[in-house]
Amino acid sequence: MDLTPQPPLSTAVVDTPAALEMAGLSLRLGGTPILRDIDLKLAPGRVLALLGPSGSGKTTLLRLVAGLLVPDAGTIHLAGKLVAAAGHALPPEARGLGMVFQDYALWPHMNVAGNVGFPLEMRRMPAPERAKRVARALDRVGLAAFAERRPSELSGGQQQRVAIARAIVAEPALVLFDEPLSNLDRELRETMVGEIAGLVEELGLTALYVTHDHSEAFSLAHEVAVMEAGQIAQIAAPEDLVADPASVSIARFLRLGALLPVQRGAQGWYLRGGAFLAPPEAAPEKTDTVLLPSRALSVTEPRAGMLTATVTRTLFRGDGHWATLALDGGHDIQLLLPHRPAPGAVLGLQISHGSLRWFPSSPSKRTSP
Ligand SMILES: Nc1ncnc2c1ncn2[C@@H]1O[C@H](COP(=O)(O)OP(=O)(O)OP(=O)(O)O)[C@@H](O)[C@H]1O
Repeated sequence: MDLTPQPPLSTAVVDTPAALEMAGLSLRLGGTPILRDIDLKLAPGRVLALLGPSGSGKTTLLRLVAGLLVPDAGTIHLAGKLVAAAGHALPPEARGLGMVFQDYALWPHMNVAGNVGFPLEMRRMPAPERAKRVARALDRVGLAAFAERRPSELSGGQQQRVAIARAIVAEPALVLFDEPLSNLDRELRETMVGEIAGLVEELGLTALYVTHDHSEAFSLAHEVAVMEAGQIAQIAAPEDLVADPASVSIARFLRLGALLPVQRGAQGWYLRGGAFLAPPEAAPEKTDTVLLPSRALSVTEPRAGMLTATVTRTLFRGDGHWATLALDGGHDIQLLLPHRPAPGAVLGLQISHGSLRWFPSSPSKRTSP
């Protein structure tokens, strides 16, 4: 593919003041469709996470926004300015974006001020103005006292703040984060998510944040776009995604609970070959799968006609006992319990019907009762 910078496109202003807007964006690479018909809008001051399994197209979409790839169809506007259309694209340096990469990508031989000032040096900004801007950016991320240090003399969290200072030093309208935490161990990642979330909020950044980790996306973003096979499967606020996943595959990817086959019977809806779940009006006729989130279940003494489960395994996790339970009909679910249940014990499960989510057989979109 030809990635050489194209001549600038028109600077037509569109009606909406979105920081980023994509419409009908599609891309093929090596003859294979990679992204299909992406529509997306991001308002100033908001953070949107692109979340999806490996290979779903998140990084490719980010590269289109950055100007490193050129779309085959569709458009990208940044702050109302057309920056890419079929076969044409403004080069990255003309887009006014900030970027934070995996592993921070700091230059070890430069001190902190040199790293942060580098994008301004590339723009040939005179040294006195550059020094002023670098000082301001370092001050904003709380590293004013560290300007002379080398990256190797900083903690992981401080290095990340240097990377963010570098991304914001030119005061971009949009900052792109490309899986900045994916190579860190779990504990450090959890600390860093909090750091980034705090900084993004304090600095009032508008950001597009790529990750395959749903807890990272939920902690950082106002909205999450779930990507599946080159398309956006659902865009919603984190709370709404968890409460109302649009499909079985999204519920599975987000690990929202047990997905179990159901069938209609005499009194309403039953687990296939098993217990009663809900009255007939709980779900439409063509439903064949239910999402049973753990928040929908409470453990009680087993009674006749109730959903019951047998404890097969427990693991102590510090905050409780993570129990694997075999439901009637042979399906497994996992629940966090405050007390350790005896292996083989039979528990009654009370269901809060309002927390169940129902899905039709095909297509796999969620149905409303
Ligand atoms: N230059 C290329 N030529 C052909 N196919 C490519 C090229 N770059 C990426 N792909 C394919 O495009 C698809 C999307 O890749 P992309 O890196 O955007 O996914 P991702 O969601 O970011 O995955 P990950 O989380 O693993 O980084 C993958 O199937 C990948 O193999």
